[in-house]
Amino acid sequence: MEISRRIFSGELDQTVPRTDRLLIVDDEPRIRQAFGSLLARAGREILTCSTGAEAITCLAQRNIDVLILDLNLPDMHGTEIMAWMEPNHISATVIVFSADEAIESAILALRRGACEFIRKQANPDDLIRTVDKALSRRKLEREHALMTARLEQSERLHRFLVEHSPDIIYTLDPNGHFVFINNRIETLLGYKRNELIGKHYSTIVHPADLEQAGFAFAERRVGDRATTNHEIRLRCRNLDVRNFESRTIVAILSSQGIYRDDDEESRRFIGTAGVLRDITERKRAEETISFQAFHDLLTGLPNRVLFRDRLELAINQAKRRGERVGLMYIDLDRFKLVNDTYGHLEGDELLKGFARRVRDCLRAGDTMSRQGGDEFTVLLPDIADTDAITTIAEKINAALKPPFTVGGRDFRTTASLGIAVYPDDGDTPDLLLRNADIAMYQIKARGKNGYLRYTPEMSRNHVERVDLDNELRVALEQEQFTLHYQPQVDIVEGRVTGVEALIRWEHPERGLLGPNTFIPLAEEGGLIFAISDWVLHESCRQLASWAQHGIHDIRLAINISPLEFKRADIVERILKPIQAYRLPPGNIEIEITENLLMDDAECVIAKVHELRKHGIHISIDDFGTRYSSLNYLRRFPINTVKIDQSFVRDLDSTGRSSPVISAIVGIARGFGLNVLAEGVETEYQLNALKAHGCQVMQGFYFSPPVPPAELLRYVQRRKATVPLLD
Ligand SMILES: Nc1nc2c(ncn2[C@@H]2O[C@H](COP(=O)(O)O[C@H]3[C@@H](O)[C@H](n4cnc5c(=O)[nH]c(N)nc54)O[C@@H]3COP(=O)(O)O)[C@@H](O)[C@H]2O)c(=O)[nH]1
Repeated sequence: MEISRRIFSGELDQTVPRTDRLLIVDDEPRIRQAFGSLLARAGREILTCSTGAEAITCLAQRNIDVLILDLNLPDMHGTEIMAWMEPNHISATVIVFSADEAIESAILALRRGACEFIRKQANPDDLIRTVDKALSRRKLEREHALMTARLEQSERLHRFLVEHSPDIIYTLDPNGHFVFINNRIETLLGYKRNELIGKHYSTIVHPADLEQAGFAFAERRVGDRATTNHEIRLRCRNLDVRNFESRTIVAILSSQGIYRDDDEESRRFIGTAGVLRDITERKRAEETISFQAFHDLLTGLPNRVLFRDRLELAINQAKRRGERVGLMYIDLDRFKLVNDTYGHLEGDELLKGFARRVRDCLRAGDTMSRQGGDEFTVLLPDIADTDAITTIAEKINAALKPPFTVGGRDFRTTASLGIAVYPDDGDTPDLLLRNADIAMYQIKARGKNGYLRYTPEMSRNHVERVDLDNELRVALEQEQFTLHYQPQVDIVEGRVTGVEALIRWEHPERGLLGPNTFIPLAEEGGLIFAISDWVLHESCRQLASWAQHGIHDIRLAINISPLEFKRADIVERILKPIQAYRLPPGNIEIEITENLLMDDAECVIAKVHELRKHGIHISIDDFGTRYSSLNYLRRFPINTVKIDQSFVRDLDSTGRSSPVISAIVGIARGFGLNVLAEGVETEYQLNALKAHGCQVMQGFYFSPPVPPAELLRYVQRRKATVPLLD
């Protein structure tokens, strides 16, 4: 610290004008006064003493330049003062001014260190000249000492700067061997500097950069003509093959030639001086920034910018070589559900796992990218034929079969893949991406989980779907939805025991639209949640209004999409309108599909129990069409199973006896559940169902779904009629 303080303080640069100080030591007051006046000048201070003791005190305390000394003092001999001066480091120039004529005295004085011996009898000018000479010699000595000190300081400063430089600073001889190298080599590359002195510069250069280093290290030009900033890689000392890359330092090198003298003609090249700056961190930061600009940070996959670039390249190459390029647009089915149910961290985990599995299905030259959200694209350059691309699509679907672990639980998911091929389905990146996307939407619309190759017909459908999606949003805002109600009739009692609320869309141009034309799209676009809230609210309002007309004993069945049933807030959302209209919860029946129970039973089971705890009924729609498993009937507190229309229709062809219906009724009885047959259109079906032991029915035979006022009339008419028995 002290060294660096002194180096940087610039103490020696401060040259303060100095006063020359003279001391006249003589016991005669006359001499002191006369010569004091004679020697006085501007910039001089004249001090006087009469005794040796006084002189010693003054010399010790004041910085005297010239001492004019009488030898015969009252208390001591002048030579004693001189003898005292040397060990006490008093450097004043001594001029002996004595009346003593003896040559011995002069010799003794000069031996003791006096620079002149002047007799008092001599011309006073002699003393004046001698003093002037002594002072100018001292001045010269002082200046020389200052110059030397400054040079030393400058040398120390430069050494300090070189040794403490964050860069490697070196010089090479004309053959490229290190002559000087600063300490930084040790901390940066691990070499002791002595082991490199005399070694060729190639010792520290990455083998792959030797050629480039040759230009940089062997630079002979100077000043502006010397090239600077070569980027090269340097090798660390403890290099082994395995961690070669990680032990490589990237440096910027600037160097120039050194010449013995400046004369252009006789210049003799004596070596090179250069600086190596470690830019490893900067390079790493640059690499990170460039990686981030072209990659998706979550999955590490190329992003849409890089993907587009590669797609463009692949198309251009395929154009030249007459090849085909495959493109897949992949969307993770049910991803929104994971995000809504488990949270975003779990959603991220699923995306990462999904990306890993798909990537593992691809070859080295293929590119998978994340376009955003749960959408991915795959580029398959140079595919032999379209079969090759469908093989990969099947491979991807198969790879997704084992469950993913999401939030510590197993989660099964599938993907929808849209395929487009260059040049058949488009010859530009935009067109191919758009068409693969359209194909992906088509597979989604068909129930997800699978792949489809693009066809021009899909584009027409797609435009219609986009229009419909926009119109749906408007429909919700402008309340274009309405509910129709279909009665559920107890054929023994002959009365309406329930109604099913079925949504309709009063489309301003296309007329009354059934749910199958818009519910799947609403599910896909997320609008289903708002639509369901409207259905729940409106149907409960209607039930409350019928109660005011004296109809208290019918149960309202409401369809809930499987998608939204898995949302965390579904129970609250169902309860809200029931409580708002003060309806008995037992008068509400929520219809869920059999599929839902199978799909994610653990997640749904708690909600079904909660609804049941509040007294709400649960029925299973389309019972028997999917995986009728007795096991889930045991775990779910279900009230009613609805026999699917397809089994009822089959009664016409199979005759009055249907083994499926018998089985369903048997199962329901075994579990103490109600049975309702839907899609009853004929009396024949009614009687056949009755023969199977089915008592409650719904279908066009009784009434199609109708507006509320008509339903009210139907219920009142049924009340007045006899039981429906053959
Ligand atoms: N999430 C919601 N889904 C809803 C809602 N409203 C309806 N839906 C779902 O749409 C499906 C089709 O409904 P819809 O076109 O209204 O068809 C219903 C009846 O009209 C039809 N039906 C009734 N009886 C007969 C018959 O004798 N023959 C025949 N060919 N069709 C008949 O069946 C549909 C009712 O079926 P189900 O729901 O299984 O009882 C509908 O299945 C709902 O899933 C809604 O608000 N939200």
